[in-house]
Amino acid sequence: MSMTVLETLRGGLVVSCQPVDDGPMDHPEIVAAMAAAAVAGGAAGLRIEGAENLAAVRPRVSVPVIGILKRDLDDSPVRITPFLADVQALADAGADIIAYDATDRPRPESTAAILAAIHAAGKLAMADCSNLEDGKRALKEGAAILGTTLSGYTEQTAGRSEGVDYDLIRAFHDLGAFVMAEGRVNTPELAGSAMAAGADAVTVGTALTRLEHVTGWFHDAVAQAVARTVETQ
Ligand SMILES: CC(=O)N[C@H](C=O)[C@@H](O)[C@H](O)[C@H](O)COP(=O)(O)O
Repeated sequence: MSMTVLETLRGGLVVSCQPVDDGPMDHPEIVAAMAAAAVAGGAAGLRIEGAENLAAVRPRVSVPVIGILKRDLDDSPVRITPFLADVQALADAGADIIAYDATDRPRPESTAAILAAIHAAGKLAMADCSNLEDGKRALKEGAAILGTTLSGYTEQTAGRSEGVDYDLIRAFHDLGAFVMAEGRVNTPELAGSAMAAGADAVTVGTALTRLEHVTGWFHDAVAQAVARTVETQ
């Protein structure tokens, strides 16, 4: 079963359907429509945040779904699936894989406990990592997938907040892990380069499902072109 899920994802695109929080697209039925559209476009898998969104997506698609639950905690920087109850909620809502923050930062539950809960629920674990040490630890603890998800998003890796972290993709590949390239894969070319660097699959979120951000990119390009035209006049 677990092999089947990984083999289904291998060589494929995963679409993360996470609309901007509290924005006009942030409704389970819209997330489910995004998910179905992503599958129609060729997505081999989906990444969905929140049990309610996951429950809306699950009956619409048959591809593997990576579930996460994001929280803003007062006493920890960890956001992705920090609690054992989160794991259970995602499992109940139909996740095939559960992703969790695999960084070594203060947290309410240890990564080992989160992994044990994921496995007890009969699901595969995806470690959202920020660096090589996170990945090594996660593999030892039994994670099935190493993601570059958090590179550039921790204090320690803040210097890597631009572009795709190809070095981390290569390093994870060299560990012999199933590698998910994730984070700032904003164009088809970057997705191809991530695969060439050794990823087994690529997750794209913002560039496909955060309309406000993508609109902002085009808006800024247009505004800059206008400013240049004015300058040369
Ligand atoms: C750092 C963090 O919390 N990342 C989140 C994890 O689920 C999402 O906000 C990202 O959209 C996702 O990882 C996909 O990446 P991108 O949107 O760059 O394609």
